[in-house]
Amino acid sequence: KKQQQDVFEERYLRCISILGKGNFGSVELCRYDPWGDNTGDLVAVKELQSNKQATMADFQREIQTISSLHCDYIVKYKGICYSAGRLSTKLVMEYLPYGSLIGYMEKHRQNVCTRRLLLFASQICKGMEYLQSMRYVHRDLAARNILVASDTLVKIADFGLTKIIPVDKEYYRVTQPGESPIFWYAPESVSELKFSHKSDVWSFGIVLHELFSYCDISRNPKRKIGSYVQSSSMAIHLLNLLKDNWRLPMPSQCPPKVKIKTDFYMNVFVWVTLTN
Ligand SMILES: CC(C)(Nc1nc(-c2c[nH]c3ncc(Cl)cc23)ncc1F)C(=O)NCC(F)(F)F
Repeated sequence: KKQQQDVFEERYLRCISILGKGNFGSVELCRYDPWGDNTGDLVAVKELQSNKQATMADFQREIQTISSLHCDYIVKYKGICYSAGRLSTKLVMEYLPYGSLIGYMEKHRQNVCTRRLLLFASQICKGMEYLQSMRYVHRDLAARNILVASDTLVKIADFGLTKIIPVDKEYYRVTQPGESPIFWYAPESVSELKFSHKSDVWSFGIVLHELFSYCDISRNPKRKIGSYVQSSSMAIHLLNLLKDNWRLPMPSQCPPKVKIKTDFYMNVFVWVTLTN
């Protein structure tokens, strides 16, 4: 049953702007203003884009997932809005004013020091540790899906692809390849569409690379690995690179004391280090 405060009435939801397009929906910045005097809260409202391949069932699962997560490093669920007219449900979340990590880095790159990068990395780590404790696999951990709440707080968002690992299994195998780029995928996810807590750790390693490249688009994994290979054979190309032990080069601005290893065991080491 939905607790009362979970339900937002559409007539009080005032759209202000479009924030962006996620895995299969669009997200708007709205003000929930029941008093009609602009004193209401700003909220981020996600709506299923009906034309996309994802179904209402996927969206319901995303709502189920995010409403079950209570962690300082995960974007907060606020409730749902049944939009009578369009027979669709909208997901209402807290609005983080600083936007996505990519945009934040582009704007504030000059005054983000190593300490702050490590603070952000440790917060993402703690959010992922919490997610793992709930047996969730995010499956799309990337800087584009990290939001900035303040100059000293980031949160994991976009649970559109998140799955629960069944109790008797170590991993989740998806049936058809998703839309998210494979450059954040672990080898077993690229070759067998297998996702697990370990594949999330691999993606975390890629996020560390993005963080210490200040999310610099020119050093973006996609640009690094596959800018010259057409997308159809991209997976094979990437797999061969990884099999030959190729890894993303250490970002040039990365200080030597924060040597990032993108091979799996170092990821776990970094994961463990940052979380203790
Ligand atoms: C699709 C959407 C809107 N994209 C963006 N959100 C926000 C954005 C800015 N502030 C926000 N506060 C809450 C939420 Cl859910 C999103 C935003 N800003 C820029 C975006 F491209 C999004 O959800 N991206 C995944 C996320 F980044 F959130 F992980």
